[in-house]
Amino acid sequence: MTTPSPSPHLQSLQSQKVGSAVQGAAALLWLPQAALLAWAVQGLAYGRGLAAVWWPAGGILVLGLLRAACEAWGARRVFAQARAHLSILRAHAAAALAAGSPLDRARVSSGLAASVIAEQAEAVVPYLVHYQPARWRVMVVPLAIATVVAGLSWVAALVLLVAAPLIPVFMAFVGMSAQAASKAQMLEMGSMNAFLLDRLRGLATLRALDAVDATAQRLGESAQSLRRRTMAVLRIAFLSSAVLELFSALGVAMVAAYVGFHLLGTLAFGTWGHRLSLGEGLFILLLAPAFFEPLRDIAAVWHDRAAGEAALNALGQMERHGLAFPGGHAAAVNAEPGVAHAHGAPSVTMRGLHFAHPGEAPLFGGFELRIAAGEHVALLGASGSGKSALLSLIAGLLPAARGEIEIGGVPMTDRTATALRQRIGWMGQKPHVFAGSVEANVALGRSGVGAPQVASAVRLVGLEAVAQAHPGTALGEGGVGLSGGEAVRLAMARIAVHADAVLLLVDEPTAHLDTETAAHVADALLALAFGKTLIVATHDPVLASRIGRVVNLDVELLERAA
Ligand SMILES: Nc1ncnc2c1ncn2[C@@H]1O[C@H](COP(=O)(O)OP(=O)(O)OP(=O)(O)O)[C@@H](O)[C@H]1O
Repeated sequence: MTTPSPSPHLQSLQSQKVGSAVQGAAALLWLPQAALLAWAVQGLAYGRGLAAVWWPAGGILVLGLLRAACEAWGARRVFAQARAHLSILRAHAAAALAAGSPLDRARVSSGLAASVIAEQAEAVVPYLVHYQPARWRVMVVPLAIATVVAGLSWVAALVLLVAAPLIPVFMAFVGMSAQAASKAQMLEMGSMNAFLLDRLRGLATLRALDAVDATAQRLGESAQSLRRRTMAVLRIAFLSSAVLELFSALGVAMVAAYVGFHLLGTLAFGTWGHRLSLGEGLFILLLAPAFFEPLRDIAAVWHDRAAGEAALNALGQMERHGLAFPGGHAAAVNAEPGVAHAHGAPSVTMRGLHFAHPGEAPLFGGFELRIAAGEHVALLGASGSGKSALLSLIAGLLPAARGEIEIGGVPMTDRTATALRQRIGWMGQKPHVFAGSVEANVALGRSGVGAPQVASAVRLVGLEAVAQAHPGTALGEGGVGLSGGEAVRLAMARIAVHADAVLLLVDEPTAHLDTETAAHVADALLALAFGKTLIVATHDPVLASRIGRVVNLDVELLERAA
C-alpha cells in the first residue's frame, strides 16, 4: 500500500477554499440584486410606470444567473474536493492500520476499524461540503451587509450588529455539547459494529452452547444505547436551529419596525441627517434577512460540523494505535531492493534476541540459534514456550526488543524486512480462510499466480479430491465448507505457489489431525521444503522425527537462563 504524499492533501484543502470562496462571493450578489429591486419598486411608486422596471428586472435576472452559476460551480468543486480529501484520509488510516503488527493483541478491532473507515468517515463529506462554505459565508456576508446598511442608517446596522453576536455565542455553547454527543454516538456505533462482527464470527460456538439469547440481548441493549445517543445529537441539532430562528426573526422584525416608523416619520433619527427614501428603506428591509441567512445556514450545518469533526477524530485515532513491526510502514517498502534478488535457501541466525509481548513477561532474553542454509528444523517446546512468537519474529511480524535476526546474512530491519518477507513462506497456527473459492484463497491475488500454478499446488497438498476445491465452488467465511485438515492443506498450497519462498516457517501443521491425514500433510510439507530452509513449530513427535534437526525451546531457554 502506498502512503499518499501530503501535497494532494494540501491541494485538495486549497481547492476546497477556492470553491467555498466562490460560493461566498455568489451570496454577495444579493446586494446589487436587492438594490435593483428597491430601485424598481421606488420607480413604480413614483409613477414612472413599467419603464422603471425593465432595466432593473434585466439586471436582477443577469445577476441571478451569475449567482446560480457561481454557486453550482463552487458546490461541484467543493464536493469533488471533499470526496478526494476523504479518500486521502481513508488511505492514511488504512496505511496506519497496515503499519501495525498483525499479531498485536491491542490492535483496533476489525469491526471498529471497518465502521470508522467505511461508515463514520463519510461524515467528513457533509462537513466539508456544507459547513466549510457556510463558514466562509458567515465571515464575509453579514459584515458586507452591515457595512452597506450602516452607510444608509446606523440604527438599522446597530440592530443587526447587536442581534448577530448573540448567535455565535449561543452556537459556541451548543457546539460543545453537540461535539461531545456526536463523539459518543460514533463510539457507540463503532463498538456495536465490533461486537456484532465478533459475535457473527463465533456464531457456531454461541449457537452450540446456547448463548444466542444472551448475545441478542446484549446487542439489543447496544442498539437502544445507540438510539438514545442519536436522539441526543438530533435534539441538539433542532435546538440550535430553533434558537437561531428566534434571534434572526427578532433582528429582522426590529429592523422592519424601525424602517417602517422612520418612513412614517415617527422615528426620524439614525440616518446620518437625511430621511430614507422608500427605495432605501426597502433596500435595508431586503438586506436584513440576508444578513441572518448565513448564520441560519451555519446553524443548519452545525450538526454536520460536530459529526465531521468527530469522524476526523475517529480517523485520527486509527493512526495512533499499533505495535510497529519491521517494514510495516509503507515508506520502508523495497528500501533495499538488492535483498529481494538474493537466490537460494538462506541461513537463519538469531543473536542475543530479546522479546516480550507488550505488558507481559519476557519470552526470550538473549536467545541464540543458528540454522544453516537448506537445513530443516523442528521447534519443540511446552505450550506457551514461544514457538509461534519465534516464527513470527523470524518472519518480521513482531518486533524484537533487542538482538539480531539475520536471514541469508541480511539483518531484519525496517529497510530490509519487506524484501526479506518476499523470500519467506509463512503459515500461522490458525490460517485464515477468506470467503470465496479455493483458487482465490490460494492465489490471494498475488501477481504471477495463475490457474495452472494453483492447480499444481492443490495437487501437491492433496486437495484435488475435495469437492470444494473445484473451480466455481465458494467457501464460506472463515473456511466454512472445509475440514480442519483441508484448511491446513489449503494454507500449505498458498506457500506452494509462492515461487520465491525459500525459507518456510510453518506453525503446527499437523495439530488436531488424524494419523493418516497428518502423514499426508507431513509428506506434502517435506516435498514443498525440498531444497529450502524449513522451520516447523510442532508438538507432533512423528513429524519431528522426520525433520533433520530438533531444537527444544524449553531446553534452550533453560540453558541460557542457567
Ligand atoms: N498476540 C499476543 N499478544 C500477547 N501475548 C501473546 C500473543 N500471542 C501469544 N501470547 C502469549 O505469549 C506466550 C507464547 O505464545 P506462543 O503462541 O508463542 O507459544 P507456543 O509455544 O507457540 O504455544 P502453543 O504450543 O500452545 O502454540 C503465551 O504465554 C501466550 O499467551
